[in-house]
Amino acid sequence: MRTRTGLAAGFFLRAPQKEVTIIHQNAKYILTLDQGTTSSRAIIFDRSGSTMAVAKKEFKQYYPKPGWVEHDAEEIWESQSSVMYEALNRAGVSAEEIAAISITNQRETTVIWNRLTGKPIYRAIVWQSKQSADICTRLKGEGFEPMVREKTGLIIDPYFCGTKVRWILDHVHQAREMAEQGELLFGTIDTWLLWKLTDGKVHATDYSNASRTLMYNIHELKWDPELLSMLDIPASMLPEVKPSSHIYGYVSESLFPVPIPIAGIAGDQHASLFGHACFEKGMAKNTYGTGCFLLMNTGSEPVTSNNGLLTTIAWGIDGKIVYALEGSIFIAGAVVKWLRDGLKTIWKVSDSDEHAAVVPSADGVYFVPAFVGLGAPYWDMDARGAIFGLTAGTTEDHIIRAAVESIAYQTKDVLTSMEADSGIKLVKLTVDGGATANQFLMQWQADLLNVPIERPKVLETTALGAAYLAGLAVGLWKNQDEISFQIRISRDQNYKPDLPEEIRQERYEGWVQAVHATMAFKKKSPQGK
Ligand SMILES: Nc1ncnc2c1ncn2[C@@H]1O[C@H](COP(=O)(O)OP(=O)(O)O)[C@@H](O)[C@H]1O
Ligand SMILES: O=P(O)(O)OC[C@H](O)CO
Repeated sequence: MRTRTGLAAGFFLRAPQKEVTIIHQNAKYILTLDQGTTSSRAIIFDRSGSTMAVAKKEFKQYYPKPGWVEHDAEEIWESQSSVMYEALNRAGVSAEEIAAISITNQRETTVIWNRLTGKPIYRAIVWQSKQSADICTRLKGEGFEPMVREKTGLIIDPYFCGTKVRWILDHVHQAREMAEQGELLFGTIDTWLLWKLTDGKVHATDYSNASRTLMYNIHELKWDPELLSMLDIPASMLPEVKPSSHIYGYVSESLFPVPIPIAGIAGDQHASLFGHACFEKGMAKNTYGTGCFLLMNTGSEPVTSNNGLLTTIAWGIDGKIVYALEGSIFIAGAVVKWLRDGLKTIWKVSDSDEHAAVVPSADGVYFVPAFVGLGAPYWDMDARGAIFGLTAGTTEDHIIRAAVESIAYQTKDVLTSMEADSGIKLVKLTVDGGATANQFLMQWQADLLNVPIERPKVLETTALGAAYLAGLAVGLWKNQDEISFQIRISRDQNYKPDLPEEIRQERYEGWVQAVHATMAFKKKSPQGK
């Protein structure tokens, strides 16, 4: 068979911008560049929020050492620019008709390039990558964690940019000297794409992406000298930080015959929260892609987690900052890819749906996909994956089911922490991302959480959220109320919980045991890591 106080509450960044103009007379579409972990996508939206065209291109993943994940930043730009033109062609839309471009991106992935040549000095270090684990261990050992947590809402983990930047400066020949002479620039993927789109004229990012770097003070809204000193990173490398809905600059004339404004930027999970119209405190969404990212809007107040979650800036818009609590799960849809490419037990990721559904349960099998350690709420960078509960009666279907179930169990871990931290009990969960195509997973998620799952018609919610951010900056949409209305009428599929409480509890207890056994394993293992 194959198949996460200074100025926080209501803090105004600048006077809200009242007058906005659409740059070109005929401009009525938004072109979103959605740069993800495994593919670059370009999507064109009209004023109704409908998708006119989508173009997508996968690109190479580099795994130079166990636990390391890298991308070629030039290849990211090439794939992203090619799908940009392809989407325009497919939609039969000219550059003059594009009111604005928006960028949404895989977050934390770190690029460093030469300011003069524009060439990266090392491959992009991907969010999942673990090469800065030793730097993290040392910084934790030196007692920096409470300060980092207070200022950034994050924890010390290789996931975030800061230690990745430090690693590059420590390991690439002459990088530190060049950085100290102001020759190098740092950026997350949005910053890199913005630089490329403007032909090196703009070096900027938005509040949401800055909040994932481990260098940005999310209360005072500034690159923090204490954090930069801890990491030994020169401030000259850092981009300007702007609102998420804002005209950052215009595309270079070498790319388009007209100066299209780049008017919206947000990290993909923040854009998705916006695209679900989670504008009110307490509203949450979960995205099921390579990893799973559950974010809850906490309004103008940052909420500090006592349960392993992150505090992050959801977006900065109209002079106000909105904060969110986030649970980041490293491996979700990626475990299904592993069933396909690693275990070779399925031909297509979609086959996992059918295989999981043919057995009445996983028959006591638990699959903890800690391939790159465990993220929220455990934050164990040294854990590695495990399968428990095998018997002679275990079949491939049980293992496939256990793998798919693990995505829902990890989400329950995060939601339990989120409800404890926020004091808010979720009444429904809105979802998006590639793996929401799996009907078994969605039903199992509703059963396990005991809340309905709501999936929108436009599954490109991340791209749509970024489109709305850009459209607001150029006046294509008047305000967030108009957007909320548009989104409300586009709900698609609901999954209702249908599982007795004792079964729900019993299954979840098994999962918690499996996770703790997984974390214990490495400490007893002779190899250690
Ligand atoms: N039918 C499915 N069942 C389970 N997982 C799926 C299915 N379709 C896609 N996926 C998973 O979803 C992920 C792709 O979703 P996507 O939102 O494109 O991710 P990303 O933005 O992280 O690249 C892959 O990891 C893939 O294995
Ligand atoms: O590219 P995605 O959709 O897997 O998202 C990656 C996240 O932004 C990492 O934090």
